[in-house]
Amino acid sequence: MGTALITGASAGLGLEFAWQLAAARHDLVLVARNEERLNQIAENIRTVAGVEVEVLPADLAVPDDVERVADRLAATGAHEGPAPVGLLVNNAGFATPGDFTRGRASSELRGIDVMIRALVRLSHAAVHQMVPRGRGAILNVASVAALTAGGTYAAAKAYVRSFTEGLAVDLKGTGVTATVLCPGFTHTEFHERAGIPETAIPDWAWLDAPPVVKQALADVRRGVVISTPSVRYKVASALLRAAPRWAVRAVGKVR
Ligand SMILES: NC(=O)C1=CN([C@@H]2O[C@H](COP(=O)(O)OP(=O)(O)OC[C@H]3O[C@@H](n4cnc5c(N)ncnc54)[C@H](OP(=O)(O)O)[C@@H]3O)[C@@H](O)[C@H]2O)C=CC1
Ligand SMILES: CC(=O)[C@H](N)C(=O)O
Repeated sequence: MGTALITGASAGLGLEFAWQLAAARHDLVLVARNEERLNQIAENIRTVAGVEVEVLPADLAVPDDVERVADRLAATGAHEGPAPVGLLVNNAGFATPGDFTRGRASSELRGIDVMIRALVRLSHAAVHQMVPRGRGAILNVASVAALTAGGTYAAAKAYVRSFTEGLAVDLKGTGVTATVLCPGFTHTEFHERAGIPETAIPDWAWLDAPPVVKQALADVRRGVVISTPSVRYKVASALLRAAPRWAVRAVGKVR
């Protein structure tokens, strides 16, 4: 199978993508800031799955780091260079402050740097390598929050959802696909990292990473543009899309 590059691969959904793609015989390029964790994960996956795993430490809020990852995505395998990436999973992300009137500008802008700027730059690098080869896939991770009115995090996810739909249109007929993943609340390190108690979210609202990732990859294989794992979040998304915006604003943030 081809090579998959996963951002945010040191924890949560990204780590789950790494394991499931390795089990499907993909070689991997793992991107995140925590190099020690990435090296340990890479060693475990090489041992268990027997695939090639490259570690590419990068802070996607740092433009020079983003360019190093973009350079890896641009590789075509020519002249015995690195193997071309056949699947890009733009997954890295985190909660920005819950209240714009209180958050620091730097924290809000860092979220945009990672979840929008880096995602667009890496998507561009991948597309310009995949389209000439006539095959490949891009999976951008947004959220069900994209349909809500919940601050810069929800706005960033709304951008990712809309951007990826437009990318899917641009890619029609090229052999390359674009899918946006819109999960609901999922048990990862996300909330702990953000200082949000998981108890703040009702039990029924939680998903687990393995089935979310399994559904996402199945949808990528089928060329589905918007992937919303679980019936409950398909229903929630339909309700959010149908509801008048004043009602969505009244609901406010999803947590
Ligand atoms: N969990 C949930 O409820 C939901 C999550 N999502 C989205 O899923 C994606 C994955 O999040 P999830 O797995 O839950 O969260 P986790 O906190 O478990 O993992 C986040 C990953 O992103 C990486 N990351 C964070 N900041 C940076 C950065 N500046 N540069 C590079 N990598 C970075 C982290 O690695 P490191 O610290 O090593 O850099 C880590 O590997 C995110 O885009 C999130 O918005 C969407 C809907 C619901
Ligand atoms: C649903 C999300 O995207 C996120 N985990 C959140 O808590 O808002």
